Amino acid sequence: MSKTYQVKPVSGPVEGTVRPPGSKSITNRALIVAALAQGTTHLTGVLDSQDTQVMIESLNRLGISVKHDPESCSIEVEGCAGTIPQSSASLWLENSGTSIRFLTALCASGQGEYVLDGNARMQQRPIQDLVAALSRLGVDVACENGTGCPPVRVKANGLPGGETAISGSVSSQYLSALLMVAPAAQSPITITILDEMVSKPYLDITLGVMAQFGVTIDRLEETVWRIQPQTYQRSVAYDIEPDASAASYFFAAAAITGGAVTVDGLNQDALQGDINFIRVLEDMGCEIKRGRVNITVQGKPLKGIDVDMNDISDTAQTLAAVALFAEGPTCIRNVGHIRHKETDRLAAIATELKRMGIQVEETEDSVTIYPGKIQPATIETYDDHRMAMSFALVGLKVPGIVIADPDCTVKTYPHFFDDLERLCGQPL
Ligand SMILES: O=C(O)C1=C[C@@H](OP(=O)(O)O)[C@@H](O)[C@H](O)C1
Ligand SMILES: C=C(OP(=O)(O)O)C(=O)O
Repeated sequence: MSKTYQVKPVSGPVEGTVRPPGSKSITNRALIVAALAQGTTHLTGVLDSQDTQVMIESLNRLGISVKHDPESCSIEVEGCAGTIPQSSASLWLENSGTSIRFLTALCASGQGEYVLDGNARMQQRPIQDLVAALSRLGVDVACENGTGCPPVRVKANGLPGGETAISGSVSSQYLSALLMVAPAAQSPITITILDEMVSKPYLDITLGVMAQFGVTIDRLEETVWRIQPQTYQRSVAYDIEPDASAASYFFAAAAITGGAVTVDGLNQDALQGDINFIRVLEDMGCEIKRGRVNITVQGKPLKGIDVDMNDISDTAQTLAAVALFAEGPTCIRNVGHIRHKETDRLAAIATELKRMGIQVEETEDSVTIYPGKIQPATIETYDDHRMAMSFALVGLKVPGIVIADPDCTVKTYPHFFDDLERLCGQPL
């Protein structure tokens, strides 16, 4: 694709059906857990994108056989029953938060020395709370530059059990990482959660995937969890549901254009919390049809809302785009943690909306958007796939919206613009 992408406005409401690729969060968890399991696991419906490719490449470097067939969206993993064959490895995780956090914990269960690193932005994304939690268990692990961010060096001698504590105020991925690897420890691990956890629904994904491989945890108290040493059992066939965060763009296309879009393969009982983006659209006025194996959003006149997006913050940018077409302001609140993602997403939302002539109020953990006349603009995407995918939606209604660096969608959705064009029935 060229260096920019000019979005072509649609001539009428967007109507159609789409099936987004597999969930990033479930694919990367299933890979970790299948690697720790005993026996061969066959995963289907997997996501093929940069975030899953760096995970696969890293597991192979650790000596775990992961065979990926992108054609059939399937992966076969030869589990190593809680061991890591390689005693040294350098892992490169680009800007995949799930990969570097989950693999740091996995490496802590090995025997040897491992270094995990990523691109310039990854070297600014915090991982110290996970490092601290592993250190409390006796693991020799540190952020090499003393910044609390990657690169991380792990000198592992098996994961000791014991008591630890973890903060979840920056990212839920630290606790997810610890939970998934805890069954491979030498004795039980008790984890105390120190504070209010952000992005809580992702923990349900973690527990759901662990349960699929036969492992459950004991919740001693709301904030004290215990995991017994045990071996995950292979999942002979595990089918991964489509990505609910990716689905938000298509639901939003219906909302913005007054159309009707069906997303196949997801329903209200999806494992991913981001499915609840449809509730936000419902509160704004859209009509939702909840099917057994699909969901349809029917666009209606939209009204602005005030909404706590902490649980579903990967859809905050999608809502920022939808908000422009609502009657009255929209406040997206309690999302301070999105400043630590692919870019500072609150700053990016505010800057790019202002570039289109929109009035915006930004605080430490919220953004309020006042709909107004939208000016043509070239939207900077800051190497953030979600800036590209969400702001492109504005161009479905407004002429002159250009997306800079559209290829940044490779992180989670390499074919996003093809799927959007197909849905809109035209090359945009
Ligand atoms: O565990 C996961 O799969 C994820 C958790 C969330 O991150 P935080 O917990 O850092 O908010 C989310 O933003 C990310 O895209 C995926
Ligand atoms: C924040 C995201 O990803 P990660 O933290 O896994 O890099 C995302 O996909 O929006």
